Amino acid sequence: MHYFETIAEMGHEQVVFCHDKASGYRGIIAIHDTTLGPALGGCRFWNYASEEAAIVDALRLSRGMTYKNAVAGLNLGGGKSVIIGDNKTTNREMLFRAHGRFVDSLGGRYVTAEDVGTTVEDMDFVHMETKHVTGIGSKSGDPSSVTAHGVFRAIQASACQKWGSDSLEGRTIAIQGLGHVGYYLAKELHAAGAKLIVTDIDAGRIKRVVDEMSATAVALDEIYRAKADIFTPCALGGVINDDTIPQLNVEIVAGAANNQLLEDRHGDALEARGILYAPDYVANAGGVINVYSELTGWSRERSLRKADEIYQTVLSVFRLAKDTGIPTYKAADRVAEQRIQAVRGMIKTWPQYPNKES
Ligand SMILES: NC(=O)c1ccc[n+]([C@@H]2O[C@H](COP(=O)([O-])OP(=O)(O)OC[C@H]3O[C@@H](n4cnc5c(N)ncnc54)[C@H](O)[C@@H]3O)[C@@H](O)[C@H]2O)c1
Repeated sequence: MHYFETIAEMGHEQVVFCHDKASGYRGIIAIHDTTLGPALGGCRFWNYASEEAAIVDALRLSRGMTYKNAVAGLNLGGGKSVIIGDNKTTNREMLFRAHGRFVDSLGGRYVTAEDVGTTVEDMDFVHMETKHVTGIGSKSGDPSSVTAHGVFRAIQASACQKWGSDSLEGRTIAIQGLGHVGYYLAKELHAAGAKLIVTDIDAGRIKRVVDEMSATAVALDEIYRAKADIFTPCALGGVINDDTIPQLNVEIVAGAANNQLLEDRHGDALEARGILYAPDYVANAGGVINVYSELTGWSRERSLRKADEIYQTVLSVFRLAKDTGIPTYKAADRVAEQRIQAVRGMIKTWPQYPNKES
């Protein structure tokens, strides 16, 4: 792998290799773009098959965060870190304190958070060494209701685009996954007059939604072919694929799950079938909005107001897709790039610039 060529092509600013002998910590911190603000992104703890796999993951995930944070309208750039090793280890304090020290050495250019293989308790260890961490025990708490509200707004915007009205009264919505986000979302959709078809691997979660919201439960595989207006993935990634697309019996796909398209070409395949796709990272931006609220001290009301804006963002993605003849998943990237370009091009005038102390 040619590292400088790769990061130049992908647009990264900085990649830091970190090693702490005492704890055995081996980490990579990738800062993709800080045009909008400090690079925020979680810390993934994983037993990578090779060092190259770890680097590629850090590069890919950090770039994804630039887009996600930009489209959410936040003053945040994109970054991500990975720790190489067995994430089941019980020897965590020194590992995560080492991570915290390396994060701190970047002076706030990168802000770390929980991700696959890491926990709130791990972030508490990181916090012993740096203030540049979010998702610690005492702060913003469960982001799911804010995420769910943003997805609800994305669904309304999709309805508006498809049917000329954002009313969900009488619409049928098939929800896959009734966990943290899926449950709150089901409540909002039910309150808006939608009929729900649901599934989950957890029978208790299904029962709660059936009892509370008169939802119809279906078997795991049946959710893809359920006759509904909207399919809402709230469980796993990769659920829009060669196998599921021909089964879909809906006009819209909009949900909370990350990485819903198994590959980009599946976004094109949805388009070819006339199914409108609300890009996942635009729809589920409430999660990162909640993290930002922790950094800035926003109230819950302010976070929900920001999540409300996802409605307009989704509509602007659809508009750009239509105007330029590209699929919606590509248009979402363009909207993010346009915002970064606009901020980069902002005219800086005295007395705000340059720094008067310089
Ligand atoms: N929590 C957030 O704020 C947030 C933010 C952004 C994105 N997301 C994404 O949204 C999705 C849901 O997040 P969550 O926090 O609700 O997770 P969760 O773990 O609380 O819920 C996931 C639910 O999906 C169910 N499930 C698992 N496999 C399934 C299957 N094969 N079929 C049907 N159901 C299945 C689980 O039993 C669980 O109830 C994830 O993809 C997550 O990455 C969440």
